[in-house]
Amino acid sequence: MRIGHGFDVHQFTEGRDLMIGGIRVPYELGLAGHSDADVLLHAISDALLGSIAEGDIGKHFPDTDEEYKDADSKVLLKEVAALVRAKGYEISNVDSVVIAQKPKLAHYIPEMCRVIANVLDIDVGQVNVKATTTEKLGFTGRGEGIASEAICLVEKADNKSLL
Ligand SMILES: Nc1ccn([C@@H]2O[C@H](COP(=O)(O)O)[C@@H](O)[C@H]2O)c(=O)n1
Ligand SMILES: C[C@@]1(CO)OP(=O)(O)OP(=O)(O)OC[C@H]1O
Repeated sequence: MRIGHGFDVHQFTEGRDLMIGGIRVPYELGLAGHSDADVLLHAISDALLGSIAEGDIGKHFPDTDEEYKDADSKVLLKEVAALVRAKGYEISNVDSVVIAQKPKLAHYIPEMCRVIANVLDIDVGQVNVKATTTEKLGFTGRGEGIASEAICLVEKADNKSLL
């Protein structure tokens, strides 16, 4: 069994959809980035890559590559899950938190979990997403951007039956 951790931050910007957890969250601002800037999917991607010692999403999907301009982060996450499986691991569970003063995310979290589980091809019960403010402290608290952290466990596919 191996563990992985991911962390990501994106700054708010005008004129973009706010994509979090693979869904569009209605809000007056979006997040800036080379891709669709889905801060939660990036943190989960980094956690999974960390669990198999494969660096981070910047290594696999460079922000200097036009191929990833406005990329759908669900596609990137799917590629990461395929890499985990190619290395002989199955995803046991993913836990995560989105750190945002606004917008309120609780209503959207069940759909985010469904989308993430679908992209990773695991059961929705293996995915958890949480949200927190920072009580108006720091860059998230001032509404300058959104941060996200994720953690995951993966296990060797051929060990699964022993657990
Ligand atoms: N962007 C957010 C932040 C938080 N929530 C929900 O509110 C609860 C309380 O947040 P605190 O920061 O005061 O602990 C939290 O547990 C989330 O359920 C949210 O929906 N969207
Ligand atoms: C995902 C990538 C790839 O387009 O671009 P961004 O959307 O800027 O996101 P970041 O979290 O900086 O991660 C790495 C990038 O390579």
